[in-house]
Amino acid sequence: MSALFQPFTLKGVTLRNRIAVPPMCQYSAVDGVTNRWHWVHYPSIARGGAGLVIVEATGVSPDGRITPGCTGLWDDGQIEGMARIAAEIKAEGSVPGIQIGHAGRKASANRPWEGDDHIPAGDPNGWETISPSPIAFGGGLSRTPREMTLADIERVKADFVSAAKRALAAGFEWLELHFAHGYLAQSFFSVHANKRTDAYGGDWQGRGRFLTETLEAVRAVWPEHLPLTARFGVIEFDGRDEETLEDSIALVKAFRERGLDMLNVSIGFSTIEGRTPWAEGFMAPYATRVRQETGLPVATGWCIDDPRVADAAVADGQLDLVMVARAHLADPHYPYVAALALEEDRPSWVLPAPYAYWLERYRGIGKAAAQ
Ligand SMILES: Cc1cc2c(cc1C)N(C[C@H](O)[C@H](O)[C@H](O)COP(=O)(O)O)c1[nH]c(=O)[nH]c(=O)c1N2
Ligand SMILES: NC(=O)C1=CN(Cc2ccccc2)CCC1
Repeated sequence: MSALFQPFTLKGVTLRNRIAVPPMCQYSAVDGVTNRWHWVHYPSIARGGAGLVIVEATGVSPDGRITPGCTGLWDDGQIEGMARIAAEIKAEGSVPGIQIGHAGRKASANRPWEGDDHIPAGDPNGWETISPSPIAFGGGLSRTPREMTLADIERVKADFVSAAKRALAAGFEWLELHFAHGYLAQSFFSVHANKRTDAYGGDWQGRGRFLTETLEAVRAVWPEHLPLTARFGVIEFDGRDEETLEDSIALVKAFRERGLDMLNVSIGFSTIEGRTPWAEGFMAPYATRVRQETGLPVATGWCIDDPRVADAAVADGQLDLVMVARAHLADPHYPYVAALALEEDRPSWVLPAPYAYWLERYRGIGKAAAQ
């Protein structure tokens, strides 16, 4: 059996394989409430065989959404729709995960295919954005956010805790804090976005304080036997990578001391000046370094579609889980395709019996007849 199809146990949860579907915004909710789009999307992907399916970035507050179409867990009324998703993912054999976050200065934006830019100030569809400092991201996200007060910081931390409780009530078994991609938590850690001179700014400890305090508060309400993870941008590709990596790894050690179970290693995306070196599996070496220096299990993704590349990353001890995102939009049965490519034993049975039987019994029968 290939490394990619080995089960993975973290705390009290076991994944059927090392393929994880990371969160992917669907921009299809209304007032943060899920609907038929999500109720078809998520079970369909889980049916494809991934070990873990993580539901998209879900706002801990209305102003924490990226767009008006993003999901939320700021209100008990949002639990029912999410509970349906968690139950359906589980029924299909995947572990149901969810990511919760606050979009910070990247919030109040149009959907990517509707501009991917800030909703104009004064437009009733948008809202005021907040961030550690009054510094705009730039480009299409050029609105200057309001600098957060200490009261704002306390409110948002409390919102993370409330959203975590709702995620648990909805039946999710894996929680990921969104600490990446230039959103609020990443902005606190970023020297580009955080110029505060109080306890939430300055050195890596100060810039990391919102993240460590939020993690600590969520850990207190998230059951010990269920994985509590974070997706965190450890590098910005802004010309000061080694300095950033050292600060990031120091902060990840602080996360570990506060009960983080695994790190989903990602990119900061907190400065428009960043130059991401796009390439197949380009983030895997950074994840391996985090794994080696912190002892935490790690996941990462970013352009890992080829099953052989994914398998090698796990087999070589670089990653514990491989995050495969867009490939699952192209083909929700990606794990079946990977099982074929890796010549797994009876690969069809990565899929449920109604599909697997026929794919196995009559595979290639048309071509065989042609020869
Ligand atoms: C449509 C869509 C939506 C999202 C994403 C991506 C895409 C394509 N990504 C990033 C995603 O999880 C993944 O890291 C990247 O797509 C890179 O992986 P692939 O190269 O696509 O496998 C993303 N990441 C995250 O942490 N939370 C999210 O909600 C989203 N939303
Ligand atoms: N909510 C998130 O964390 C998102 C991350 N994305 C990063 C990304 C950049 C480039 C290519 C794919 C994804 C885009 C969509 C939303």
